Amino acid sequence: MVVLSSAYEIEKRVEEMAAVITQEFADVRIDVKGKHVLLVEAIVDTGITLSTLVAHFGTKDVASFSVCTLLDKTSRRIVPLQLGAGGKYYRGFQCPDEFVVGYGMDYAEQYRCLPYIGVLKPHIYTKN
Ligand SMILES: O=P(O)(O)OC[C@H]1O[C@H](OP(=O)(O)OP(=O)(O)O)[C@H](O)[C@@H]1O
Repeated sequence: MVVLSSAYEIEKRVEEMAAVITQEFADVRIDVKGKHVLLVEAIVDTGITLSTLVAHFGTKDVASFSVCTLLDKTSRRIVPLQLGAGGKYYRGFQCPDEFVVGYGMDYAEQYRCLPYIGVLKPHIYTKN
């Protein structure tokens, strides 16, 4: 979870995610043209990651782009969901505005393997 408190920070985060996703998918050789793509996510928070992925797959001529997320933290949304034609959104649970870890979600690469979803105590992520 990142804290973005200004339009500038949001813009930088969008640019950063676009670069990360372009890099992460650079070696993927699967041809998705004409395919129905389903992205499986742990959590949708600000929506920046998802919107960047929608833009990425939008350039690949996919038949549709859908998302299945375990958690959805709608109260933190900055970028609205726009999946495009045929895209479906499957959500497991609405998530309160807490720093959640476990089930694949981490804080500084810790807690990712917890077999449950926990709420991190604020003193863990505010300490410096
Ligand atoms: O809606 P957003 O604010 O963009 O956040 C959602 C992203 O955050 C989490 O990944 P994270 O960046 O924590 O990294 P990870 O993939 O290493 O868990 C999650 O898996 C999503 O990809």
